[in-house]
Amino acid sequence: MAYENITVETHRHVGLITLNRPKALNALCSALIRELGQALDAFEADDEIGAIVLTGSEKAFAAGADIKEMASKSFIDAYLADFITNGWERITTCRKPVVAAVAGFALGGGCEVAMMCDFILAADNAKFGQPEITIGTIPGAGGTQRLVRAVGKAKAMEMVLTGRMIDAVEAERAGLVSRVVPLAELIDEAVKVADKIASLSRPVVLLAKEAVNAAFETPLAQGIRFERRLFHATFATEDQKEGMAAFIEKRSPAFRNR
Ligand SMILES: CC(C)(O)CC(=O)SCCNC(=O)CCNC(=O)[C@H](O)C(C)(C)COP(=O)(O)OP(=O)(O)OC[C@H]1O[C@@H](n2cnc3c(N)ncnc32)[C@H](O)[C@@H]1OP(=O)(O)O
Repeated sequence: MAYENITVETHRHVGLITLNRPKALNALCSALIRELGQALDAFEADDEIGAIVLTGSEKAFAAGADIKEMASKSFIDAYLADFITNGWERITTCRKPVVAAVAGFALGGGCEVAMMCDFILAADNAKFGQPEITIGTIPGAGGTQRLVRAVGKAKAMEMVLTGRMIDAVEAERAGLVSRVVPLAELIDEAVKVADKIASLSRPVVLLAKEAVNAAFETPLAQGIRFERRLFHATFATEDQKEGMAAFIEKRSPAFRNR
């Protein structure tokens, strides 16, 4: 498929989606969000792909929703179109793991999109922020909710109320990103991590992702019960038998995604 605002490549079993609106610092216009959804649909449907990396440019992962596109919207426009929910949350319904590889600015919707991914690898020049308050609005793609869960109320509240950006080091210390890597190594490292995930048992990876995500939405006792049932379910897979046999026989496992 031909895209105008993103580029799409595959690296072995990894799907790489690069946001590509350089003149607007990858501002997330509706066409870009639509294309992102189409690319995710295609990778989800492709049995060869086991994990997905979402990235931007060295200067900007994404500088937020497209302000020029949304500036004149009325309440009725936004409400009737369910602006933001519509299309944006496709990342959160992706069953395959999605790694955000963030360099440069990840602001507003850019930070929110990164947080919709399963984890964030940051380049050492990354900057995260929710600056919506400085343009007279508030985060509308999950920022007030996911940022609190990632960095805690105090830092999230300060960021949302002032628009202050945090750099990669502060983001790692706060738990927003899993790791910081040199800018020049970001894509290789993200693809390497995604390829590692793709090399493992597909059904067990999906179960693990479901179990971790449940921690966001369920009380502890219910989450533990859910985890235990999914853990039990892994024993119904051929890959659990293969993984444990390979360990005992001191060889590499050959997972068949069954
Ligand atoms: C999703 C929601 C609901 O949560 C809402 C949002 O996301 S609201 C948007 C939140 N984001 C912002 O407020 C960030 C806006 N951008 C900036 O503050 C700056 O561009 C910067 C600090 C990221 C970078 O500054 P600088 O290096 O000086 O570059 P600029 O000259 O400002 O930008 C270059 C070019 O990109 C256009 N641009 C940047 N961000 C956006 C945007 N979010 N929407 C539309 N266009 C954007 C900027 O206008 C420039 O283009 P030209 O005007 O020169 O054509």
